[in-house]
Amino acid sequence: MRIAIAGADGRMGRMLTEAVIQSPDLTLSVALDRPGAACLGQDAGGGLGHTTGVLITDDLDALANADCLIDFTRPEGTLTHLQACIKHNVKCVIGTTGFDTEGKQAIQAAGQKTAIVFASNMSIGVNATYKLLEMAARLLNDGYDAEIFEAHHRNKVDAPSGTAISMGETIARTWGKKLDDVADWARHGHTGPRKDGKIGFSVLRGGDIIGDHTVYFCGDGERIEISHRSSSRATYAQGSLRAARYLARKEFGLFDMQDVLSV
Ligand SMILES: NC(=O)C1=CN([C@@H]2O[C@H](COP(=O)(O)OP(=O)(O)OC[C@H]3O[C@@H](n4cnc5c(N)ncnc54)[C@H](OP(=O)(O)O)[C@@H]3O)[C@@H](O)[C@H]2O)C=CC1
Ligand SMILES: O=C(O)C1=N[C@H](C(=O)O)C[C@H](O)C1
Repeated sequence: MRIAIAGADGRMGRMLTEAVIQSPDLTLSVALDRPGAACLGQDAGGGLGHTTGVLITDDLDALANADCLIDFTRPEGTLTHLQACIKHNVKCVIGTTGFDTEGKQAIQAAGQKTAIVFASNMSIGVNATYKLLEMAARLLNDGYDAEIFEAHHRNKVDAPSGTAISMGETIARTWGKKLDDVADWARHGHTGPRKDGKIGFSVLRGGDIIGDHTVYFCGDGERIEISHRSSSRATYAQGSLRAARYLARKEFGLFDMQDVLSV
């Protein structure tokens, strides 16, 4: 399978490049980055000590040489890349987070023209955690306050993380609610007492934290904590490759990692 990587010089782009190089069933055929980026024209494996012969480009028509694009960039970049995927009949794994409602609708629509896996977290552990949260939310649906805390590195630009939002959606869905109707996105000043049924979010940004998420269910006299901590971005890269292989069997449709992992 010929793999294209967008944001090739980013934190995830480099991790994905290394993972593709180490995968005998996959070939790196295209490496994209932002127009004007300093890395354009450099070998995609250069920063990793490899020579791949694939030069980083901003020419989206290079996608004609790929079967599947793996995109970890920014929402505006991903949405532009997605149109190029449709033009060249290329499948797409989207790991980018921070989309607004319109962006999510554009991805939904694109799923009718190509096959897409879109997930805010590609790691198996986080996707297993969603299942634990479903069970906890079913059991702790009365008298327990759900709070979601996430911590990430100083360079992350969106908040709360896509994973924290997905965790909130999982709990809200289990409670028969829409997250937007029950989310308390931030608190400051005289907030008054906590309202029943709300899902609160809090965010830390600092240092090189790869990604920590804890969901608290706080009751009277006890609290339950469900935590996931990432210690390597390799888990996101391996999950993304698994998603790309899953798409090899699909023509159209919008899927997530729960589909890929059949959980
Ligand atoms: N789903 C998952 O499992 C995971 C998701 N993520 C998400 O992936 C995204 C990228 O994360 P990370 O690798 O840490 O970020 P980085 O900033 O390290 O990398 C992003 C790359 O995309 C490039 N880029 C930025 N804007 C555009 C654009 N408009 N068009 C094309 N390329 C662009 C950047 O170029 P430049 O630096 O020149 O701006 C950079 O090379 C984030 O949304 C993050 O939340 C991250 C990890 C796991
Ligand atoms: O930006 C990151 O680093 C991460 N982003 C994703 C998110 O927003 O949930 C996934 C992971 O937490 C790392």
